[in-house]
Amino acid sequence: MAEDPLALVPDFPDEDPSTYPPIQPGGSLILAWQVRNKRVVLVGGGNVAATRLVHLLSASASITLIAPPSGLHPETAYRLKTHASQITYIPRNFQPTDLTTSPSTISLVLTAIDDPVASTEIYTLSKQLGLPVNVADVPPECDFYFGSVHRDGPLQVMVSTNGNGPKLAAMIRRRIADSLPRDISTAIVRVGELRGKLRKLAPGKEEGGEEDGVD
Ligand SMILES: C[C@@]1(CC(=O)O)c2cc3[nH]c(cc4nc(cc5[nH]c(cc(n2)[C@H]1CCC(=O)O)[C@@](C)(CC(=O)O)[C@@H]5CCC(=O)O)C(CC(=O)O)=C4CCC(=O)O)c(CCC(=O)O)c3CC(=O)O
Ligand SMILES: NC(=O)C1=CN([C@@H]2O[C@H](COP(=O)(O)OP(=O)(O)OC[C@H]3O[C@@H](n4cnc5c(N)ncnc54)[C@H](O)[C@@H]3O)[C@@H](O)[C@H]2O)C=CC1
Repeated sequence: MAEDPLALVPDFPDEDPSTYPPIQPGGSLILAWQVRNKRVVLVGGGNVAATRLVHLLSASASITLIAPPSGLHPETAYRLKTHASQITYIPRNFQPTDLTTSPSTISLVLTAIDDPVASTEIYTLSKQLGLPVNVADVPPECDFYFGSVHRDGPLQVMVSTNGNGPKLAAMIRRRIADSLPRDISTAIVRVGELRGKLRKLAPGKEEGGEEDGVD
């Protein structure tokens, strides 16, 4: 029989586990997902799609937006025109070939449509193709949730209530934003510039200390 791998894990008698962060299961893995120049398929052109576009354009994604012209929200229509180089517009309802033709080029699928049957079809197809998907309105058909985001230059703060209260998330986000110093983004930009300079001056030596230098 194979040896129990836990038997190989060393003991650390001098360590105090009560100093480690407690685990609260049931949360989300909150990440800063890099979608720059990656293809994101957004189905729907209404109000919710307009909010998704703000996030995707802010993250410099390459977007394919699929929605009939008749259903476009004014903000979505505006973004299509102002960001034509970043958004490929397909002016019709979703078709399975939108995903099946070249799934390996797609990073994410988002739906924001008022048709639950079509939503489920897109969800099922995305899962068959191994693509991460968010179906607005249907938490069980989401590999990831959106959160309420405060953006100020390089700073992004996201609040999630893990499906419990999206409006509450927006309220908490506003409170956090109000509590931040007004010039915080300038400070962050300067720290970024300093780190860049330090990297050039002492390549490979920055770990564990440059913020002390900034202090
Ligand atoms: C699970 C999740 C999945 C996801 O969308 O990724 C989800 C699900 C659902 N939302 C619903 C409704 C509304 N959502 C909003 C607003 C936001 N919703 C957002 C996220 C999320 N919404 C994810 C969980 C995030 C979390 O828990 O923290 C925000 C934070 C981010 C964003 O979407 O960009 C954004 C605020 C951004 C901001 O303002 O800062 C409003 C208010 C409005 O539009 O003004 C309403 C209408 C009023 C109301 O119902 O409260 C319904 C019921 C639909 C119905 O049946 O009517 C469901 C489905 C359900 O709960 O079952
Ligand atoms: N954050 C969230 O999760 C929230 C979700 N919602 C839900 O999200 C959904 C969308 O909301 P809104 O944008 O306000 O709706 P909307 O009615 O303004 O827009 C729906 C859009 O989907 C398009 N559409 C419908 N069927 C389509 C298909 N088969 N292929 C391509 N496009 C199609 C329409 O043409 C339109 O552009 C609704 O179900 C709503 O209840 C609403 C608020 C917040």
